[in-house]
Amino acid sequence: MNTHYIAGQWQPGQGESLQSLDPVSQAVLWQGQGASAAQVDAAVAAARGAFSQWAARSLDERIGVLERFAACLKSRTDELARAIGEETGKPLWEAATEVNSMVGKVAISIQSYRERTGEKSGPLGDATAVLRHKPHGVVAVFGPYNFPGHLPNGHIVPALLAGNCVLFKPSELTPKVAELTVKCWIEAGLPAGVLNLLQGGRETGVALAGHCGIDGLFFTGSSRTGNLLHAQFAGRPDKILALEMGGNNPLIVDQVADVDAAVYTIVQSAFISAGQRCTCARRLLVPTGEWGDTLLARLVQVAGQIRVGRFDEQPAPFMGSVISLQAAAQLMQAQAELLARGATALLAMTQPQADAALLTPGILDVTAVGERADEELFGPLLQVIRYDGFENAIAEANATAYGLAAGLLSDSRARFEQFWLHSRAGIVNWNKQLTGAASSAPFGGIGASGNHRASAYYAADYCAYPVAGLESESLTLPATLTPGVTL
Ligand SMILES: NC(=O)c1ccc[n+]([C@@H]2O[C@H](COP(=O)([O-])OP(=O)(O)OC[C@H]3O[C@@H](n4cnc5c(N)ncnc54)[C@H](O)[C@@H]3O)[C@@H](O)[C@H]2O)c1
Ligand SMILES: O=CCC[C@H](NC(=O)CCC(=O)O)C(=O)O
Repeated sequence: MNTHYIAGQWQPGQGESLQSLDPVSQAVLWQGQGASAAQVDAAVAAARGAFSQWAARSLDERIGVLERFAACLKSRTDELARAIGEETGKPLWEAATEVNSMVGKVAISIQSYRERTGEKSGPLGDATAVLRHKPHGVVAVFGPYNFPGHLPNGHIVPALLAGNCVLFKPSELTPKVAELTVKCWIEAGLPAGVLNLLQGGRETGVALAGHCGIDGLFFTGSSRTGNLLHAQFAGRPDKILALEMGGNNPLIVDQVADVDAAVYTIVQSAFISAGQRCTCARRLLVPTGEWGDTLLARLVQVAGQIRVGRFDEQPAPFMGSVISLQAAAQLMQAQAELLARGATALLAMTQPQADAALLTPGILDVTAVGERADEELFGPLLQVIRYDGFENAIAEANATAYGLAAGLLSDSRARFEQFWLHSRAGIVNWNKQLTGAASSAPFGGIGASGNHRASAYYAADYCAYPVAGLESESLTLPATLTPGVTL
């Protein structure tokens, strides 16, 4: 199978065998072999060879390719959405929104490139001060499985726009979506070598991240892998590393007037994408007392009725499956461990069929669990912590090494201002779901969630470096010479 795109040619892999499976039916959707170290070398060489010509093209020419790519994605929305649904398990309606985000990324990246890394000039003394930006060169992009189209696209589009060449290594769990995306780039007329696709898992990732021929790596994935990459890049200030990682995101609920609005917002925060978004609420902080009890009773009732099903089922489910049987088993195990350590199941997460990765939403009260682990459980399992007093809720929200998203549901502006002042996260929302961040804003976290290189609207910043210059058409002597110098 020709599964890698290197130097403008499709070719079979020479590394380990790979398969992607429908997480519900277990049908094989894609199979092939990962890229070997020699294929990684070849792809890096192709990208290096293509770089100077691609970077020398005018911005308008590069924009032309990007716009044709967006048009291709749009024309193939149904095919792409189906592939996303099949490989990830997410419902078709949601997969279609992912394709829309991919299309929208092009216009947003162009706007952001112009605003944040375009050209500026103005008089400075008898010269002109000029600010321009240059691409880094050859960059690797590593994608996660949960948004196999949109999130790698969020690195690839601005990287190519800035004039970089790209080595794209998608998640080994979603190779088919990556292949379809690259076919759109080819249809858009991207020159050979500018974008290379290297399928593969950890081995391919390790070979690419450690390759001396790359100038940078843009990563979206788990904090575990991101930390490994950060250690690998230590002592290499010459290489740019952008890390978009996970979160253990808190959502505080204050005593609000509209309980159903709160419940709906919690459901959208915790259970969309079967809890497989980096921005999902993992910890729900609820006041002790009768009002909190009422909110939780309603939440359990609503979450218990959420439709869960195969990506193409009709009527459409709200939640599809998690990515794999292995992920489902790990989540079930995590729930069992929390229960064994003193958690109470308000709504037990279940796996109705052992041979399908469909899980129903789970809500555990973990208030009684001592020394709660600060970890991201990437699935539909929400942990409730009861609090006394708003200051304690804020302290509990901040009791994490992560810092991606944090939210407050409250009718009080004063409380939101207090929360905003003390919260430690890259996204801080008030009365809005934690998920569904806009591409027109910067997107990134602090602490274990990222390395201060926000993506989305700020991706332009890590795709190019600034070059400041003083320029003058003629070389002239200054009116006054420095003391001690005679001519
Ligand atoms: N902050 C964000 O923007 C954001 C967005 C989406 C997902 N995420 C996070 O991503 C995670 C889910 O994605 P995932 O499970 O695919 O992540 P992952 O870390 O397992 O994999 C991400 C990529 O890294 C590669 N990889 C894995 N181990 C590697 C190694 N040792 N060396 C080099 N490459 C390696 C994988 O093959 C994949 O391409 C969650 O933690 C989620 O929170 C973060
Ligand atoms: O899974 C992680 C985040 C998904 C999504 N965030 C974005 O799409 C950010 C915007 C962008 O990258 O363009 C979310 O918040 O739901």
